[in-house]
Amino acid sequence: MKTIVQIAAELQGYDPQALKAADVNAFLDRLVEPVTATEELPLFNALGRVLARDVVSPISVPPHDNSAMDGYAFAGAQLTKGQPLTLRVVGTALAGKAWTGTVAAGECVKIMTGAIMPTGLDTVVPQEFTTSDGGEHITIAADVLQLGDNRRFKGEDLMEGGVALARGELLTPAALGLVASLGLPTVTVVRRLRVAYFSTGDEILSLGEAPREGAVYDSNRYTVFGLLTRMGVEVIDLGVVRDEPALLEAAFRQAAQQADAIITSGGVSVGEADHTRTMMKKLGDVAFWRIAMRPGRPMAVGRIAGAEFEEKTASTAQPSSPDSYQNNSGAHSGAGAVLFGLPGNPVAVMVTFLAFVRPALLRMMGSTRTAPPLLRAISTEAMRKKPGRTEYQRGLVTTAPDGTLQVCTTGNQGSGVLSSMVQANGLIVLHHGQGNVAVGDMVDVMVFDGVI
Ligand SMILES: Nc1nc2c(c(=O)[nH]1)N[C@H]1C(S)=C(S)[C@@H](COP(=O)(O)OP(=O)(O)OC[C@H]3O[C@@H](n4cnc5c(N)ncnc54)[C@H](O)[C@@H]3O)O[C@H]1N2
Ligand code: MOO
Repeated sequence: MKTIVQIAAELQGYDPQALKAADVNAFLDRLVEPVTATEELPLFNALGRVLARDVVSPISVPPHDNSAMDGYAFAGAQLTKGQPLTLRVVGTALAGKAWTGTVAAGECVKIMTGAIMPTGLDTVVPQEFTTSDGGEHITIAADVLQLGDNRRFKGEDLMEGGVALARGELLTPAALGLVASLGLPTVTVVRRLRVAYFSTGDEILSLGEAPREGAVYDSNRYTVFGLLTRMGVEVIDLGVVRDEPALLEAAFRQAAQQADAIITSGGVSVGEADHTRTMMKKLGDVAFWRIAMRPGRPMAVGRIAGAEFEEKTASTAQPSSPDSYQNNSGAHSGAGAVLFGLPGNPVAVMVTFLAFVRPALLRMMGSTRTAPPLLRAISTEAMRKKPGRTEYQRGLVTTAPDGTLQVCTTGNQGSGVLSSMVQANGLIVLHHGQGNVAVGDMVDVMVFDGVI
């Protein structure tokens, strides 16, 4: 486990007061480590989990050469260019009931999709390409197929003894199906990551509290809850924590005992009344950054200690606000937790989560696919952009009638404006060195449809 100072020394040109967005990912890659504990789960319970071990195929899939069509199997060498071919039907091969006889030249076997290819035959003509004489013979029209057509090979999906799915792969619906196709009822996955989160600030109201002047309702806990839940992590909601040292200390300690990672929002800038920064410093090894980006400039990152504290279980944890709830299963190792101290502004929370926290949590979850893919789309509007910082604009990606991807922004880009985030399906990423964007320029978009 490396300290903040050690990681900083490894990164060329590391400047906590003017960090580039790309350097944040490089830093977090060094800070976080994959969880090592594993569990074996039945397939129906494993959706969205990360494989802890390679899945080695105990069988070949498909187990035999078989037909991809309902039709007639024959030896394809008999096909002649420009000529129809007439064959005598000598039997039928059904899926699950093979034809075991021999097939001579000039003969074929009626075959169903999935049925084992009779010995010596290599080609299947779909039924609709043939005519029947009403008796034993069928005729294949000229030039409708080639030798080898419509035959599926043994093991063309998976070969016995081969790695069907590598450790670190996410168990998607397709992956569940693949494991099931091998006849395996269970998989070994990395245990679920536990992430605790709370909002800070005296002006933050919990839902259920009466509105008061200067105060705003806590939205960050709800976006963070949603973002985490979509990732399949176990969430530990610690509510809204007022800006008082004793309350902050209790929240951080509880979080570090129970969770692998802690996400806070607010209190990481230079405001006067902020005890949050002080408490992060007191309880952990934490870096405070100003990132050259917009939104999401201030951020705190590090580790909050937990080892010296007694382990607690869920039953002793107290919800700290009227609408908070607990959801965890058993105690954490107590070795402390990675801290992501996000800025308070609601859109800055989402942007820093998507750009930095999500890839880092995926890495902790054991996933080997952590970087969000960027798509290229044509900008339908001009955007002002200063080189020297990364900007994330809320964008709506659509497919133009000619099939190209295009993107426009979704309105007010203020870092507290959630309505434009709701209308967006991605973040337009204007990179560090990039300048103004003209109508028709290509831009990168981090699409989050289906992700959040
Ligand atoms: N002198 C400077 N001032 C500020 C800087 C700076 O670099 N120098 N950075 C600005 C930026 S950028 C941001 S972002 C904010 C971040 O400040 P904090 O992380 O300390 O956050 P707060 O001041 O507590 O809150 C900022 C803003 O967000 C609202 N907020 C906070 N928590 C929630 C919540 N749970 N739900 C909804 N809204 C929330 C809060 O009311 C404030 O409006 O600092 C700038 N200032
Ligand atoms: O982090 Mo701030 O959101 O750039 O306003």
